[in-house]
Amino acid sequence: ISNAIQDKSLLDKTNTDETRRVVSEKLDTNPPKGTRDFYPEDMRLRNWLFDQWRDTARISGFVEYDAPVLESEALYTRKAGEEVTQQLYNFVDKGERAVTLRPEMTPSLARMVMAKKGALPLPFKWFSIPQCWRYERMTRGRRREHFQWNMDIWGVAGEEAEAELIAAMVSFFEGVGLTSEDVGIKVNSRLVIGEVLNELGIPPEKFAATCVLVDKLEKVPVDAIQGELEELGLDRSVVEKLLNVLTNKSIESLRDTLGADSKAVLQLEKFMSLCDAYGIQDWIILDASVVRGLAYYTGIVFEAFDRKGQLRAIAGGGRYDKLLETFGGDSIPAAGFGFGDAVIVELLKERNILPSFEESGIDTVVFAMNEKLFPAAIHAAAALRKAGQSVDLILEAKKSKWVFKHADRLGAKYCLIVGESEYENGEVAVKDLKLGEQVNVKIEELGSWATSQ
Ligand SMILES: CC(=O)Nc1cnc2ccccc2c1
Repeated sequence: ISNAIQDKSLLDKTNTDETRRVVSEKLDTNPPKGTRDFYPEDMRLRNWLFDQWRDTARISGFVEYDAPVLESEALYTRKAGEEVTQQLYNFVDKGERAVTLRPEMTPSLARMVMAKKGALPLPFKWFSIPQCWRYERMTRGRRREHFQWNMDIWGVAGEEAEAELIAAMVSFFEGVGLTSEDVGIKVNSRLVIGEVLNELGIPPEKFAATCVLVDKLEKVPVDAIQGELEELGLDRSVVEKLLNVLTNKSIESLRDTLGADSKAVLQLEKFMSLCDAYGIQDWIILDASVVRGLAYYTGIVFEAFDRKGQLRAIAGGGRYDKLLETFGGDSIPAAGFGFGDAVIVELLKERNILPSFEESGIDTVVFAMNEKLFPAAIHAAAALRKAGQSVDLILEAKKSKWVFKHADRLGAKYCLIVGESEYENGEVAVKDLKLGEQVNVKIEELGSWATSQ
């Protein structure tokens, strides 16, 4: 438009009410910045991943729920400086409501539980695969959306919940061909930080923001967030003491640091013994430096990582017993994890165990050698479809050369040809595209032929 207006000549030419018609500039066919299109092959990969997640959830006794991608901004106004709440994909809607695309699922789950005010039988194990959003300004080409498998157990106060969640995550990894040599799960408890801060006389209300800062410290040098530390009233000596405790990489060294009767140590010992019972101890690594970046975690926290250390965290989670209180409700013990759709695919590709999704899944391509035979092709396709086959019926007159190339592109197993002479004998020709053999099948026997494949 701007060019047209600058280029007066164009304006003169169209100086009629057409001026209001948008000068049709070339449409930008890219999806919105930071988002992805899923073409059929991409969609087959995504559906495969979601099926793995759903199968794992089902066998672990979790049931599926969902919530709107759009939520009130009020659900995420935590003041702990988390990245996920500072990058809200938020806006004011036409009803003047401050809303946002959800950056995570847990607050929606908490809202749904609160809405039922105790009418929900506890405990429950729920899962969902929501698309979550963020708005990064200087987006370094990073995505603004991802799908994140969420698994949560509400109503169980003991570490049995965290062990069950991690066992479910392990069975997903095993299901896609990953072993404890490929992936580890670092486990810690925020009670460690809690005990250190308490000993140093730091008030409990600074706990959440301190955890978020410590999580950032894992990624950036202290100086980068010196300001935020001072704002929180954490002087250098406190930070040094804290970081020193977080260097513990075993339950033994943590016990030496905090004492054998430390609640954090007892909690982690109980958790580790539960993991032994599941037989997943080879996957577990105790690492006191793991705090995770969400403000609402209160106890055990964990994150899955690739042992080669080439990728960002695969998944993360923990206990969040106080979340409902932050919404003004009565607290219910809860624990869960989030598992994004990006890093796991990178890892499976790198390990060369991501299945191929080139084939369309079409079983048979059906085509008529000429227009007169098309109704017969319709009947043949209908018989195969009734028997449950995935059938691509060629809808226009095509040369057989084109049809075989098309069938090959689809990765179809068979090509069914309705030809003049065979049809006179009440038969059709079926070509096995993998083996190359061709047989004639009686039209009325197509159903049983299909079910015998
Ligand atoms: C690797 C990746 O896609 N991460 C990602 C992408 N989009 C998000 C959107 C919201 C919250 C976290 C997100 C994380």
